[in-house]
Amino acid sequence: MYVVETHDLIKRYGQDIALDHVNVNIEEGKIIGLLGPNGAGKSTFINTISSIIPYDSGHVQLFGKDMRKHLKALKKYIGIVPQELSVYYDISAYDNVSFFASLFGFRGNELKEQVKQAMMFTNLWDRRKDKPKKFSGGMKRRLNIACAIAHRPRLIIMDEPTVGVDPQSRNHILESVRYLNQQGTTIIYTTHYMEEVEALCHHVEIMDKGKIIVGGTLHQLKNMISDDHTIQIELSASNYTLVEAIKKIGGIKEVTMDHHILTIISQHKNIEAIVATVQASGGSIEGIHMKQSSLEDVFLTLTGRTLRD
Ligand SMILES: Nc1ncnc2c1ncn2[C@@H]1O[C@H](COP(=O)(O)OP(=O)(O)OP(=O)(O)O)[C@@H](O)[C@H]1O
Repeated sequence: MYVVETHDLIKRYGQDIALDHVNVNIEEGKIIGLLGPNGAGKSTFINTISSIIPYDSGHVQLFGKDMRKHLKALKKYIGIVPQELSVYYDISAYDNVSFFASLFGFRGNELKEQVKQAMMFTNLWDRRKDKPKKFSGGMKRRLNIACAIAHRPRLIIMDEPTVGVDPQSRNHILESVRYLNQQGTTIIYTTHYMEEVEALCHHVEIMDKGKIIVGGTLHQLKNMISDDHTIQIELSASNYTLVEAIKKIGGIKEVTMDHHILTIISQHKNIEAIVATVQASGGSIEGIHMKQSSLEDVFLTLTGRTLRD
């Protein structure tokens, strides 16, 4: 079953198109990574499918039902961990989680039990009486997650949950995502950290400029460019004329220069020709690195830009 299906979803902000005919099918039980650079439309997509913002045209089906027609019934199936922290700073962490779970109709012992489980799960039970204003960034993020999962949704949507958190909280969040998924929960996880997607996700959709540019399993996406070689050359200084010179070598697909690092995606292992071109331009090589294709390379091949542009 698909937990989310969109058909030609369009969202505009004034003249600007933030979602441009987005067609996505998300299977139940998977962790789906939504990857893209800043401004790609990731937040707009997840805010749209969770009815936080309206869309202009197209269709959204959740759990096989039209979202607009069945919104009230569908809301309890979904937990949203927004990018902006959405907790109340002047009430205890416990009362925060309890408040959000009560919105879904839980009361009495059932409510208490679910709040406890969500707080144990996010490692906040010992700090339940404290107010979030005393919490670190990572603890606030974990509280945000506890508030989103206490009603035990079947689909959890997380919008860049590891931005600005310490490594310990980050690992805890990634482990929590895996655990929730093992319990059968579908997770949509947006990020612009491809390492997180590679570590977590069964399926990836890559967005750019409001469009889904490619989707598939990690394996499928990497296979798209698996015949290509990625060569990174560290130079003593940036040299942008070199980018154009290397593009003229046969079989070269992409060349970018980021600080002193030249990244080349090539159909052949033509390292000799590349080195000769660098040397002819007077460039001084400090290191050469050949690497396996990554999601970053998939993005680069398809768009000519890096994910961090
Ligand atoms: N409320 C708004 N009003 C006008 N334009 C908006 C609004 N929200 C987003 N946009 C624009 O829509 C586009 C998509 O933005 P969105 O926040 O969905 O991207 P994103 O992929 O989530 O980016 P980030 O990784 O920075 O969070 C961007 O061009 C952005 O400037």
